[in-house]
Amino acid sequence: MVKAVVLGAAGGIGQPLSLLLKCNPLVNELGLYDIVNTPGVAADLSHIATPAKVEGFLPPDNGLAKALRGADIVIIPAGVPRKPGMTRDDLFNINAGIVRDLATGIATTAPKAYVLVVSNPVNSTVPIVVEVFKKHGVFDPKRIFGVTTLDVVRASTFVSEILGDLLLASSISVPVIGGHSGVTIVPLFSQSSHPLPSDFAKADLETLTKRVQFGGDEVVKAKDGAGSATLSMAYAGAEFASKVLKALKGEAGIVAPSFVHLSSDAAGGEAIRKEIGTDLDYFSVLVELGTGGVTKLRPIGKVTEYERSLIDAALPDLATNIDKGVAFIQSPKL
Ligand SMILES: NC(=O)c1ccc[n+]([C@@H]2O[C@H](COP(=O)([O-])OP(=O)(O)OC[C@H]3O[C@@H](n4cnc5c(N)ncnc54)[C@H](O)[C@@H]3O)[C@@H](O)[C@H]2O)c1
Ligand SMILES: O=C(O)C[C@H](O)C(=O)O
Repeated sequence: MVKAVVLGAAGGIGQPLSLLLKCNPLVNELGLYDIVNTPGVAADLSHIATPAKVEGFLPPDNGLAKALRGADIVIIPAGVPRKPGMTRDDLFNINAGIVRDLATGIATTAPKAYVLVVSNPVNSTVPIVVEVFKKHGVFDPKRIFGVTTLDVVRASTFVSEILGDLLLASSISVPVIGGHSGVTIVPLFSQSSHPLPSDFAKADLETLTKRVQFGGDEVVKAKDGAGSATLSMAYAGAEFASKVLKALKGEAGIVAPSFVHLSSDAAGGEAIRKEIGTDLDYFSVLVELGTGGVTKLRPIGKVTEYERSLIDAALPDLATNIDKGVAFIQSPKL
C-alpha cells in the first residue's frame, strides 16, 4: 500500500498533479492538503475510476497531521508563484515560512517519507526542509529531493523541436545540473541522448541554453500576471514521483535528475564536489534511486568548455540561495 500526499493540492500545480497521481496505478491512497478547497478537489477526483482512495484535508483539527499520517511520498507545491518582473528569490519571504511549517509537519508525522519539494525558490526551500529535518533528528539525505524535472522536460522538448521531430521529445534525455533558477540551471547538451545537429552554431547553442535557463520566465510572461508554469510542472512532478514510486516498489535502473544534498559520501557526493570544484552542500545531478531512496549520485562526467563556464557562473548564485535557506532555520533572525 502506497500513500502519496500533496501539500498545496488545491493550487495551479496541486490540482493537475493530484489528478495525475490519482491516475498512477502505484498509488493506493492520496491525501490532499491545502489551506483551502481540498474537500472539493478530493470529491471531484474520487469519482475517477482508478484504485487510489482520495481524501481532502484543511488546517482545522490537525488536518496537516491527518493528511500526512502513513505517507510514503509527500510532494510540496504549496506557496505563491511568480508574477512578471519577479525572480524566484522574490518568493522567499512568503514561501520559506510555508515550507518550514509543512516540513515540520512531515518531520513529526511522516519522517520516513520521500519529500519532493516543488515550491520556489527550490535552491533555498530544499535546504529549509533539510534543516528542519536535522532539527528534528530525522534528516536522511537519501529521501529529500528538489524537483528540477521541468528543466529536463524543457531541454528535451526544445531539442526535439530543433531535430524537427516532436515524437522524439519523451525519449530525449538531456542532463540539467546545478540548481533551479536562472543561471544556476545548467543544461549539458553535449551529453544529450540525441545530439544537436553537427552544424549547430555556437550562438544558437547559447540561445537554446538561455531558453532552458529562463523557460520559467517565458511562461510567467505569457501568463501575464496569472502565475507561472502549472500544467507542465504537474506533468514533470508526476514523472518524478512516478520514478520514485517505481524505485520504492523495487524496480531496478531508475535514474532521475534532482537537487539533492551532497552529504552522502557513500553515494558519491564528495566525488561530485571534487568534479565541480566546490564545497557546496547541494547540487542538482542525476540520481540513481532504490527502495530506500538515493543509492548513487551520478558523476557529472565530461563537459565542454562552454558548459564548464556555465557551471562556474552558477556557483555564486547557488551558494547565496543555499545559505539563505540554511540561515532561515539556523539563524531565523538574521
Ligand atoms: N520546481 C519547479 O520546477 C516549479 C515549477 C513551477 C512552479 N513552482 C512553484 O510551485 C509553487 C506553487 O505554484 P502554483 O502555480 O501551484 O501556485 P498556486 O498559487 O496556484 O497554488 C499554491 C497553493 O498553495 C496553497 N498554500 C498556500 N499556503 C499554504 C500552506 N501553508 N499550506 C498548504 N497549502 C498552502 C494555496 O492555497 C494554493 O492552493 C510556487 O512557489 C511556484 O514558484 C515550482
Ligand atoms: O518560473 C517559475 O517561477 C516557476 C518554475 O520554477 C518554472 O521553472 O517554471
